Amino acid sequence: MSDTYDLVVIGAGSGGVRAARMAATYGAKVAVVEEFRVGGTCVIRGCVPKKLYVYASRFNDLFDVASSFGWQVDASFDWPTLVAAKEKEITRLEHAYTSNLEKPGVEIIRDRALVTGPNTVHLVAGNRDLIAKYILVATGAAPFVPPIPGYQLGITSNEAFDLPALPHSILIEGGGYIAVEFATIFAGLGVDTTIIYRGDCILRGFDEDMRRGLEAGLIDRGIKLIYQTTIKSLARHGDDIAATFSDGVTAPYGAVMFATGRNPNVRGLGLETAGVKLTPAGAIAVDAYSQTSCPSIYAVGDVTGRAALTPVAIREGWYFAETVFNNNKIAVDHSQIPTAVFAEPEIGVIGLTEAEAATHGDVDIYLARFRPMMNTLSTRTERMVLKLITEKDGGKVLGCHILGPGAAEMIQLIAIPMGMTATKADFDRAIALHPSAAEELVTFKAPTYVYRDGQKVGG
Ligand SMILES: Cc1cc2nc3c(=O)[nH]c(=O)nc-3n(C[C@H](O)[C@H](O)[C@H](O)COP(=O)(O)OP(=O)(O)OC[C@H]3O[C@@H](n4cnc5c(N)ncnc54)[C@H](O)[C@@H]3O)c2cc1C
Ligand SMILES: NC(=O)c1ccc[n+]([C@@H]2O[C@H](COP(=O)([O-])OP(=O)(O)OC[C@H]3O[C@@H](n4cnc5c(N)ncnc54)[C@H](O)[C@@H]3O)[C@@H](O)[C@H]2O)c1
Repeated sequence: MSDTYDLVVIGAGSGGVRAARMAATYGAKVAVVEEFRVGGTCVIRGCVPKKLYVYASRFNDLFDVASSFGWQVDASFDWPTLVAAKEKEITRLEHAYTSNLEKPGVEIIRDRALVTGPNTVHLVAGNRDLIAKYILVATGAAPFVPPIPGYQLGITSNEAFDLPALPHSILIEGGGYIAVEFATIFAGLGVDTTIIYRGDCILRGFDEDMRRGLEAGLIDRGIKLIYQTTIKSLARHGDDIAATFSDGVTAPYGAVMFATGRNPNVRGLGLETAGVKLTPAGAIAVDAYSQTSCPSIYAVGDVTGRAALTPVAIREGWYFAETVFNNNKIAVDHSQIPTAVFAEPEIGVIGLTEAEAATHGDVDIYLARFRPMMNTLSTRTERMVLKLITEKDGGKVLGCHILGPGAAEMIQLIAIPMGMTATKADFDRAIALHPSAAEELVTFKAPTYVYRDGQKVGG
């Protein structure tokens, strides 16, 4: 086969696969180069195995309330069974992604790729060059680990899925998505779990009611939270790892996990040979059409540092193919992205937080807190939280924040009316579905409190 292509994609993850497939569908000759496994982070060691493990961990909560419904459950958990079942499922998905690429004629090259010029890509193991009219960099991101003494003793989300055995205890550093999701997973599976975070509350940037609500939920599930502290060093301590904190305390843990963010995969990629510029944060700088400072090179997904979410990478890959190979110049709208934190309790959000909305003029806040019906027969006191933020007097819906069972599924559907600039009156027109948690969103009568001229009134 000739080594000249219309498009060479580097990285067969969420963004790269969609772009390659769409470009090939539009008649382009396409190769995708992947150094690890087809499917990328989301399929192999991100969203998919994470959600499967979240499901596994949630049985604990179900067992907790089971007796209130008359069930007696004598349960035990086997980690190797879960790991093997996960591996089977992601291998199935990997094959599905591979055949979805092959069907429209995309050539899959298993190798590490380097950019060597505006139209050339070098294959490291194969030691040959590909010539491409266009190059798409879709190399994703990799875990950042603070370079502290003994950091090699820690793991990241990459290793967490395939630990040979569950540790008796785990210390997780970070306060973002990965830290709280994995804390939920490990705690739910019976591991003594501690989060250590340098800030004063998990999930910086999320709405305060979501942050505090999840914080309470984590504590309720026995997760310990150490705030305003970092890990200074790690050392071996028998079979355990001793972590020394910034306050001087040292404690042993069965495992230590860094969930301290992810860096775009740009290092050693040869981008400078083609004059591709980076942002100050080290991501590839792109315009609204994902074009870099080198006109023949585009970039999508996590490597561009826009929103590190699979559906966003997929949309960027798709619109790149539309723009370059289907004569349909189209830019992704990043302004209203629904997102979920698959912790326990779960969070789903879209649009402005209350703090952001309060600086945007006069807004009304509708807030409901109640015990999820599933818990009402038990002694569990945990509250579900639903918050709707609208322009004043029944105007446009600006934000929706949900904490509790089904939050992610609800927010996906709320994204539809919000994308159509729905108002509170539009929500009110919907007939409630009873009994459900979501019915709260269409039955709010008066605002719980409002902001006028930036000041909170009532509540
Ligand atoms: C633990 C975890 C959980 C997550 N959960 C969610 C979630 O629930 N929902 C959600 O929306 N997002 C989630 N994400 C984020 C999501 O996985 C990413 O946003 C998404 O995978 C980004 O896609 P991408 O195409 O940019 O990169 P990736 O999917 O990372 O793909 C990049 C690919 O490029 C390959 N590659 C890199 N360099 C080279 C090279 N030089 N040569 C050849 N190949 C190369 C890599 O091996 C990789 O396969 C999660 C991430 C993690 C880590
Ligand atoms: N459910 C989902 O959709 C989902 C799940 C997982 C990941 N993701 C995506 O992946 C991205 C990366 O996730 P993440 O949790 O790794 O990153 P994050 O940016 O959400 O959180 C990183 C955390 O590490 C802390 N931190 C950073 N540097 C540190 C240091 N030197 N010392 C101590 N703490 C430090 C930060 O304060 C922050 O709390 C997310 O932003 C998200 O876009 C999404």
